[in-house]
Amino acid sequence: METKSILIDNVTILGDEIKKGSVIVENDKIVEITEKTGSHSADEIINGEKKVLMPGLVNTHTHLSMTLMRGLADDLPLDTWLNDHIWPVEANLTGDYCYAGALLACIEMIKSGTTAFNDMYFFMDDVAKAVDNSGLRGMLSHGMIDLGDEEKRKAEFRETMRIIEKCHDTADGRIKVAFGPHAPYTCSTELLKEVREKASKLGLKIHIHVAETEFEVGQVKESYGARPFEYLDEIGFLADDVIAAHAVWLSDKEIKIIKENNVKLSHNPTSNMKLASGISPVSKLIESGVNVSLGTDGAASNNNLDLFEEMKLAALLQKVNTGDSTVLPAEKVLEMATIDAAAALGLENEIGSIEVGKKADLVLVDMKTPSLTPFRHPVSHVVYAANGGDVDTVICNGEILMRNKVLEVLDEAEVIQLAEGAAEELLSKS
Ligand SMILES: N[C@@H](CCSC[C@H]1O[C@@H](n2cnc3c(=O)[nH]cnc32)[C@H](O)[C@@H]1O)C(=O)O
Ligand SMILES: [Zn+2]
Repeated sequence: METKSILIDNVTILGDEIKKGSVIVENDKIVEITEKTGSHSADEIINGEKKVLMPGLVNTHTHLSMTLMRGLADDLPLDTWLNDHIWPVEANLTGDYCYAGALLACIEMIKSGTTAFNDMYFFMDDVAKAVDNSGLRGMLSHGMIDLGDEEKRKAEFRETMRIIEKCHDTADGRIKVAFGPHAPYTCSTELLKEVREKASKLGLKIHIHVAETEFEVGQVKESYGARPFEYLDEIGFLADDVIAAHAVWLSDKEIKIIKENNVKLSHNPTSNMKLASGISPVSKLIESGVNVSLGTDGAASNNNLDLFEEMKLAALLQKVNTGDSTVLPAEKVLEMATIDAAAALGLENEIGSIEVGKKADLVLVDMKTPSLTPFRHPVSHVVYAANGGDVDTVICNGEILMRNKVLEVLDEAEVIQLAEGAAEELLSKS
């Protein structure tokens, strides 16, 4: 195979220590990190002057195609939002709509520096097509809901198995498939137990919403006589392959259960604030040794997919919640959005940091802009001063997806037009 190389020259590299140097990429991997600059030839040379090179951000909870429902129903609590607004529209979704929404989400993520994500939704083979075309890396799951109905349960497993067979480990390994039981209040115990069994057998991850609202805690207590994580523990569902989104309402006993089972949590501060779901005890969880990463949730409850915003809000929310401005410092928040998120997806040896041998999932942030001047403390700037719009260049799996703020993979105007059309048609049916 012919080798393709990229030299990112004379750049400020974010890692355990921050250093100035150059990074050399061959095919899909980082092959060299050197303090020398300008000394290497390559097929592509990216001038990194006045730029910061950071690992691509990793979003551990998304519903990509929900971009079509952005701005559709704001300022509502979760149950009304889902039951009266989102689910009626979702009843009219098709694979083509999901493809259009996912493609829009992909260009939004590229433009804001996200290179990998964990998605749960409908028509996931169409979502996979969008992800493949975009060049991004994703873990995809068909969201399963049975509400105790056996026929629905069987249909959800058939669809999940179809997606696994069709999409797992495709797109040069960029696409993986996971199980996606929606939540303890929408899935029966039978469904959850069968997911556990199949996931263990196939070695696939599980992506689920847990303990998002106080209402959910009440519902689960009433049905099963235990809090959500207690119940999931009792039925043998929890293990280190579970990525639980939200985890807002937790007792001390549940924090212990999460830690003991090495469950990975995806904290979604914007969605939790917007739906007034509550505040996850993130700093306490991290102190207890729990892996907490960041997610945006869908664009209908955020309303964007910008992980830079999510990093800042995660930090600020913990500070105001604990009355302690020293909790969740910038360095930790950046880890949550990179290496901790990579570990949640089981990809800590492949992505999440800039190291020789890892995949080249890299983002350059332009620091030559008023809001990032003076160029002083790169980690602080990335977390507290930057937003997704400051991202200049994005590389995923060694492919340049965006250069100098211009997409190289997809036609931005075309994707926007496709998504506008799909959103309009979908809404006209609902
Ligand atoms: N097969 C399922 C689809 C579930 S996809 C995942 C679901 O999660 C929903 N969703 C999005 N954000 C949230 C959230 O914050 N909490 C709970 N559900 C959400 C989303 O609208 C979608 O219906 C069915 O037949 O309904
Ligand atoms: Zn969600």
